[in-house]
Amino acid sequence: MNVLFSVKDITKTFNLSKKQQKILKTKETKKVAVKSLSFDAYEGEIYGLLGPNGAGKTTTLRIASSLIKPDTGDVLIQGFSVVKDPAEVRRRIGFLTSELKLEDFFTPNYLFDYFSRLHGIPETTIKTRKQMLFDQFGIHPFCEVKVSDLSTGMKQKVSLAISIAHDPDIIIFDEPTNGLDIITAKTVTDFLIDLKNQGKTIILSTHIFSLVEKLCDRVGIIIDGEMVYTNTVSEILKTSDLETLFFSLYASHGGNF
Ligand SMILES: Nc1ncnc2c1ncn2[C@@H]1O[C@H](COP(=O)(O)OP(=O)(O)OP(=O)(O)O)[C@@H](O)[C@H]1O
Repeated sequence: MNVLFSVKDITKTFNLSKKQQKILKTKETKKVAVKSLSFDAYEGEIYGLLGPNGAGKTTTLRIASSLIKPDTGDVLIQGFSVVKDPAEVRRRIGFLTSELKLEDFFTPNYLFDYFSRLHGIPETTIKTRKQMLFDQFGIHPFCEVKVSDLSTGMKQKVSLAISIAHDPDIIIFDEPTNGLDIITAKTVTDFLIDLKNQGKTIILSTHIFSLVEKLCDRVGIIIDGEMVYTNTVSEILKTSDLETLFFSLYASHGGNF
């Protein structure tokens, strides 16, 4: 199997501000968000990163997307290093987070064209790709409506379309269905299946067990910044369910209930 996405022993420590220390109720001045974390995703699979809040999923995916640098370690995307070659990495990935903020003042039409041009996509390709993606997500009736006037679900669909405007081989989704109503969440999960059927490699983070069981080929479980378990979902489901497995791992790693 061809490894397209390889996380190699990454560690990331954040300095905590006084405000963060207060929120986290700690006197520590540093937080190790990710500790010597490694995993591989194979071509054409959906790999799920499962973990509770604060486990380090977002930090891992932000490093893999070249948004922040690891203290040590590296992530190789189709062989390109996020540390040494972030521009090559950005060409090859699409990154979507539920926290992505689209500028309120602009329209889906404008934003799609703008980000596509940043990727250097030819104008004719932008037009056909936009037609296809806006069709798929029902964006056409809203394509000239300002982002500020769109529903949360429509904003997420527009973000999704923009994140894959350049037709990347590898797509990284951080909590893709977070905060979405059940109908939009289904549109997004159906689309993930569609992308997999097109041969795309997908890495997604979530804390929703059913999403992993339904969508993912393999799963890695992260607790307190460490990868504590990884396996195929079909192997796990032969003897247990994901929720039971997760809570037994959580308990054995000192998790608080
Ligand atoms: N910029 C930052 N400064 C300080 N601490 C941070 C920063 N970003 C993340 N952290 C801390 O690192 C840890 C891991 O955070 P991260 O967002 O990666 O977790 P997560 O698994 O994605 O959780 P969630 O589902 O809540 O987003 C948390 O304790 C978080 O408070």
